[in-house]
Amino acid sequence: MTALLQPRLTGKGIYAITDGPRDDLFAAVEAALAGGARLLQYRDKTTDTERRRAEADEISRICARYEVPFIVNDDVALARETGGGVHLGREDVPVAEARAALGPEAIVGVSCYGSIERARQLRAEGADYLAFGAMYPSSTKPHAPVTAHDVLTQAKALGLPVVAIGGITVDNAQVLIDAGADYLALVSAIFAAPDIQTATRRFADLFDSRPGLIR
Ligand SMILES: Cc1ncc(COP(=O)(O)OP(=O)(O)O)c(N)n1
Ligand SMILES: Cc1nc(C(=O)O)sc1CCOP(=O)(O)O
Repeated sequence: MTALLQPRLTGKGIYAITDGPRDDLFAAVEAALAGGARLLQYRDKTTDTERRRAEADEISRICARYEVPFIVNDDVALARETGGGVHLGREDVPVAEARAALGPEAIVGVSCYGSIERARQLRAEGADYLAFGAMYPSSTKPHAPVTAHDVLTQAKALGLPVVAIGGITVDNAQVLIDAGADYLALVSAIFAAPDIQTATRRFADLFDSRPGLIR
């Protein structure tokens, strides 16, 4: 088990999410972090336990160097082994079970799809952030139903960080920030880009460089 101190969930910005095996996985993660990603999720739906454990362990160390929270998709046991937080969807264990395994300091994030009711319920169960999507049709997850942007605005009232996911590009992202997204969760727009660091930086700049806007 990796005993690394996890940074807290603070601020706004880019939530980079990996998408399965690739030869240059660690370099890709490092590039996203160098480009300014503020959260990193290891998402690998394969069943290769040994490879997943080794990858998650190394990525958790890279994240620690950048002082960026490390999150594992779905797999609470792997999150525990690698000192990470976890992201839970409707097929995964309840928040309370993840919390019991990972402790009070761990980040436990949840998928709310397009449902404010689900968000309210999961907040009551102890979730640390609320993710909504798909905001646009997603090539990474083609069957994810598209949800209205105003769910982001409604979710602000729940008082937890709001994450937008699904089909986000640099051309359609600003409207999501304006609607209330604290984090933009990105897979293909950064990890399929020819220059991951530059692609991530372009998104990060959307949060950092709006002249005259007080946040
Ligand atoms: C930040 C974030 N939001 C949503 C998801 C999707 O989670 P889920 O619905 O559990 O689907 P899979 O990722 O398991 O296919 C996510 N992973 N991260
Ligand atoms: C993993 C995931 N979950 C979604 C949801 O709507 O819950 S959309 C999605 C894929 C996001 O990838 P991209 O940025 O390439 O569209």
